[in-house]
Amino acid sequence: MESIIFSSSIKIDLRGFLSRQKYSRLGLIMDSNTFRDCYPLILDGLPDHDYYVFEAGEVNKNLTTCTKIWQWMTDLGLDRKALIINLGGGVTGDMGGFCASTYKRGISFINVPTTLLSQVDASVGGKLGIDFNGYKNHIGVFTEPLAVLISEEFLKTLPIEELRSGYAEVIKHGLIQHANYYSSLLIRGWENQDWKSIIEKSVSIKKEVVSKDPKEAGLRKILNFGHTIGHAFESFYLDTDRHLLHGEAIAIGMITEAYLSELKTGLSKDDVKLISDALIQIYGKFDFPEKDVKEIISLCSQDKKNEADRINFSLLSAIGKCEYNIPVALEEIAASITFYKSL
Ligand SMILES: NC(=O)c1ccc[n+]([C@@H]2O[C@H](COP(=O)([O-])OP(=O)(O)OC[C@H]3O[C@@H](n4cnc5c(N)ncnc54)[C@H](O)[C@@H]3O)[C@@H](O)[C@H]2O)c1
Ligand SMILES: O=C(O)C(=O)C[C@@H](O)[C@H](O)[C@H](O)COP(=O)(O)O
Ligand SMILES: [Zn+2]
Repeated sequence: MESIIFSSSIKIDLRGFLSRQKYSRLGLIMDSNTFRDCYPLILDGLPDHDYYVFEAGEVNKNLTTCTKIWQWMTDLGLDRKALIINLGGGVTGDMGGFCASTYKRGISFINVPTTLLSQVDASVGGKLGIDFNGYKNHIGVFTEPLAVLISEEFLKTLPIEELRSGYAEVIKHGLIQHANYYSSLLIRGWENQDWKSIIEKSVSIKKEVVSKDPKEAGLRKILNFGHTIGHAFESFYLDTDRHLLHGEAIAIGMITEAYLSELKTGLSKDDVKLISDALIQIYGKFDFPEKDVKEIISLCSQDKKNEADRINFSLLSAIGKCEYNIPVALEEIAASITFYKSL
């Protein structure tokens, strides 16, 4: 697996890491916000490098941006010994890593995640890719970065709603694997967390799961709890004025999939209520018209966990325990969305 470095001084640790690497040229990929807020934190003492900046946002995690990144790599004449640094959130890591790992059949890259979401989840485990024709992460590969350097320093400029979005993946880690972690999160309240220990704990949960099943043949599917319906909401509203951040969509996914967990894997009614109350308290209730529901449900048919015409979910049997490959019918998905609307 990739090496993960928890840094208390990103400038020093990144410089130290790079001094131990052999590469022909160094290229940075950033979005417009991380160029403004994060690049200055590492610039001083960074060896000679080129950079590419794309417009921030999930709407740009697509083939058009990849084409521009590949063109930039080509124009620079990057060879196969070049090294890429992805400086940004999950969008930069997923897309920058995908471009690096496909350019000339793959050049090395490291991730320097700058959002809570990418520090606790997206930068670890080698899932890379882009959205395609309205489907989330539809085109991609599994390739691990050379290393991930995680520093809390970046969180100072992160907007609060982005911090809250990342927190949804933290809650997911507790719900699928660690009941005690989940309860400890509830006790402190989301804004009062000790982010350093949260990041370390969540990374250790994700790393442990991924190390047992790097390419999602089975167990890794538990990391997808909340994502079958969550991704459908995220995709459906992507380019609209109702657009949801990834974690906000996953919060909706975790509520609807907690409902399905009662139906399919025996999660208690009390736990469904505990989970949905907690998530609504943090994320509020997302309002959407009934007429959208059919199309949202149909997006689940392209989920990567599906087999033939079976829509497979990862569902909880208890808080801290998750099962995978649970087929769910379209009417049951509809009922889970009705449940969400009734809250
Ligand atoms: N590969 C994986 O395992 C995995 C896991 C979870 C999520 N994801 C993907 O990650 C993406 C979501 O990641 P995200 O929430 O980090 O989104 P993001 O990369 O779009 O970052 C969120 C926003 O914060 C800005 N930003 C980033 N760091 C900042 C900083 N330090 N200061 C100020 N602004 C900053 C960005 O410019 C952007 O506007 C989704 O595409 C999701 O599908 C991938
Ligand atoms: O690492 C994983 O595995 C995950 O499922 C983590 C998710 O939080 C993440 O959003 C991932 O990108 C979803 O993957 P996908 O295969 O459903 O696109
Ligand atoms: Zn996710």
